[in-house]
Amino acid sequence: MVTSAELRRRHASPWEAAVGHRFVDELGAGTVDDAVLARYLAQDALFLDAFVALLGAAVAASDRPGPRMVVARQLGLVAGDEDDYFTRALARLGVTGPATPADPTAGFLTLMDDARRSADYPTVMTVLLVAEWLYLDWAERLGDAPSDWLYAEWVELHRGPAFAAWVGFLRDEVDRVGADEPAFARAVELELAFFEAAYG
Ligand SMILES: Cc1ncc(CN)c(N)n1
Repeated sequence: MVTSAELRRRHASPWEAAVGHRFVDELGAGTVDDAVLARYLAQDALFLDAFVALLGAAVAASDRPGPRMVVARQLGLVAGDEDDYFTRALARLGVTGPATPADPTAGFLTLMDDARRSADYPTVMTVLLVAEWLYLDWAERLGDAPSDWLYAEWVELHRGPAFAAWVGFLRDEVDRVGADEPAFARAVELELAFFEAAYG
């Protein structure tokens, strides 16, 4: 069975391109153009909805009570603190209505909806793993977050002991139940395209 560590090695090229993307550097410096940040967050609000549904699928599909509870707790955080961040950030950036999905967003929605409908726990957990692990990776590579809450909160939502433990749990689960490598590869590719699309 292929491990999460091996999958990351096998897909290191798009993974490194994503975590080293210009968007991440600008996030760390607090210098993302407002139009770029607005485009990114409007697309990510669409991502968030499908992501919450995917967390729900993991809750439903888990083969053990302990992991089910861990995912359920995280679902509560995403639907709480993270959703609250989106409400405030989109308002500050003047984003009023829902966006039309750009290609990488549409790709992610398909990947997540297909995984959710499959109700296949290894596939669901593999997609969650990439989405969370890749974000932890870029966030941990940044130094002190900018003082502006718009940047600081987005960075801090994706690092720190609790988020690192969540990603550790996802890795342990994928290593326990087995990964879906095509889903892993597609998710990494989409993460890179998602950052790229923010620049229009
Ligand atoms: C596209 C994307 N990928 C991952 C994450 C982190 N959950 C996110 N907010 N957006």
